[in-house]
Amino acid sequence: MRGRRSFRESFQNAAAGFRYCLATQRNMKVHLAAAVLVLLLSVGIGLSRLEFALVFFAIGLVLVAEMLNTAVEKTVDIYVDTYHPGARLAKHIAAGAVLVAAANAAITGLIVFLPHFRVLW
Ligand SMILES: Nc1ncnc2c1ncn2[C@@H]1O[C@H](COP(=O)(O)OP(=O)(O)OP(=O)(O)O)[C@@H](O)[C@H]1O
Repeated sequence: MRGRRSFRESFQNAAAGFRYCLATQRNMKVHLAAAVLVLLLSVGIGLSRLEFALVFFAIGLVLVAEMLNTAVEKTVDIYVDTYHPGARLAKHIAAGAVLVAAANAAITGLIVFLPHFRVLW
């Protein structure tokens, strides 16, 4: 019973973290809006299961990177309230992770979607 309650609490905490990122991070809203559009397009053009999985994975990676970036920013801000080159570097590295994930999503999107649109040209 206790184990079940703690799992529920863990899930609620995780959901609260997701909602916090969505409510406070402009980039998270942009990523999620783009994700919804891409998923609608994926359904619309009838991607295969494997293509859909690739798209879904790329989207998930971007959202996870954005959330970890936010966690790094929050953690740094707890310990550093003045200018510090290490704090700057930590935040830049975390933001770089989002950039890598977004570039991966863009390239995955090109690889998956281009062949479907080529028939229209
Ligand atoms: N304590 C600090 N010391 C030095 N530079 C800092 C510090 N805090 C923030 N910075 C610099 O300011 C930038 C923005 O930091 P901030 O915490 O406002 O993130 P943000 O604007 O929310 O980032 P993002 O656009 O990724 O959401 C960092 O990338 C870093 O260059």
